[in-house]
Amino acid sequence: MARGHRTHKVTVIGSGNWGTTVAKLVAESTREHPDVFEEDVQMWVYEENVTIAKDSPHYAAVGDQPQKLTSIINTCHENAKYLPGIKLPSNVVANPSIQDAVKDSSILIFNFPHEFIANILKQIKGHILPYARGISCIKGVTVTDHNVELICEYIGETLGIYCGALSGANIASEIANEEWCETTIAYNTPPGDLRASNGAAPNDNGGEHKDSHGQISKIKLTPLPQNYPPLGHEEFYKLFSRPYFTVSMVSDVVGVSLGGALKNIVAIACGFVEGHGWNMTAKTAVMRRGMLEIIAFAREFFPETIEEKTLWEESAGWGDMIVSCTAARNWRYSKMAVERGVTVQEIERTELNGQKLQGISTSREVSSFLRARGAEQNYPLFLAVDGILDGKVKVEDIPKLFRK
Ligand SMILES: NC(=O)C1=CN([C@@H]2O[C@H](COP(=O)(O)OP(=O)(O)OC[C@H]3O[C@@H](n4cnc5c(N)ncnc54)[C@H](O)[C@@H]3O)[C@@H](O)[C@H]2O)C=CC1
Ligand SMILES: O=C(CO)COP(=O)(O)O
Repeated sequence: MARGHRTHKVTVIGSGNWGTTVAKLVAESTREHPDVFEEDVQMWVYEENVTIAKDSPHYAAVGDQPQKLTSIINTCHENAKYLPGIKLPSNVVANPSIQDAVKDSSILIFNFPHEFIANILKQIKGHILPYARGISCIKGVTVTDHNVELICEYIGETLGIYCGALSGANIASEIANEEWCETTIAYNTPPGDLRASNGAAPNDNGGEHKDSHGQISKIKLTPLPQNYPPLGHEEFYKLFSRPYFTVSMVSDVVGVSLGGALKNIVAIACGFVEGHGWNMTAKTAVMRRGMLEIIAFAREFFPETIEEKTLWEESAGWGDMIVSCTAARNWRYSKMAVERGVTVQEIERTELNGQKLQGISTSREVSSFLRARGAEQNYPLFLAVDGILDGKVKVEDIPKLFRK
């Protein structure tokens, strides 16, 4: 296959638990595919001062004074705050300047808690390559009272680029330890991006593509220049797949994005019922009801595009639901909140060392959207989670919601 003389530079925007894990795995891949990718992977870090733990192997080198997190990552090759104990490849380069981190990168991987998205996009708009392409690993949706938008599309529309979505049954710490799991990447390759390999005209447009409502997207894509390798499923597979990380490439951005975002509300509900003292049968009922509400939501608000089979067959659907309701943070810490008789928000502040529970804000945003649209009746579980977070509904009242 003909190759251009440039290679794709990759930037991971975000450096939390999952952001750092994804930086690790893509940096392993860029080393293996120097014909497609630049070896060094930039990782934008929201800078903060971190004091290294006394039992850390880096304590002797770093000392007991607080140090910049970027400096710890670049000297110790470990994200001591968000992914302690995991050695990062030396080609992960932590960068506190977001504009510098995204400069000249043709692949942008968005990986941070969704509540920071507007501010982050504002900072990088105008500083990226016009032909950059994105993958969002963020689990959440962007809503106003009148509209619900997939995060990857919000990114694409704000920056004027195409952005796909990665989501699956993925617990960062397990993947960072190279325990096997699967994920799903939804990417609708802009047609022009594959032409680089077959010699089509360099000034061909980037290709029309449809948005998640089935309409021709308003984004006028800048074509990927001819001197880059093409960028489609094959290349993203190369970038993300590892022996311990099995990637399935699909085109259904709606199913992948909604599955990842909405299961966090269900995971919180599972934590609530388990914290209340109920066991697997109650949790299974919540998971099943939750999946029905996810499907109803997709059918109601994305009727033209949802491919329900993604939710049944892909890691981004039922797979993510199961792991999230049995092993992930939203489940674990909402269970802890009920057991301790405090709010989940309080637990997030005191127990998570800066990590975020996406289910809290997703529940808030989705419930407010459903109310504004007068669409509450099909989503009793989603609304109950919001009511419990607000202290207006009791966990033990959940079964009543489903009585005929
Ligand atoms: N951790 C996991 O196992 C998985 C997480 N995800 C998703 O990945 C996304 C990112 O999650 P994590 O990396 O786990 O994040 P996290 O919860 O570990 O991290 C918090 C991050 O937010 C940053 N931050 C704090 N204040 C900020 C501000 N004002 N502006 C910008 N950044 C700020 C922190 O520096 C830190 O990097 C989320 O949408 C999550 O649902 C998806 C799969 C697995
Ligand atoms: O998305 C995840 C599992 O697939 C991680 O979920 P938590 O953010 O609840 O840890």
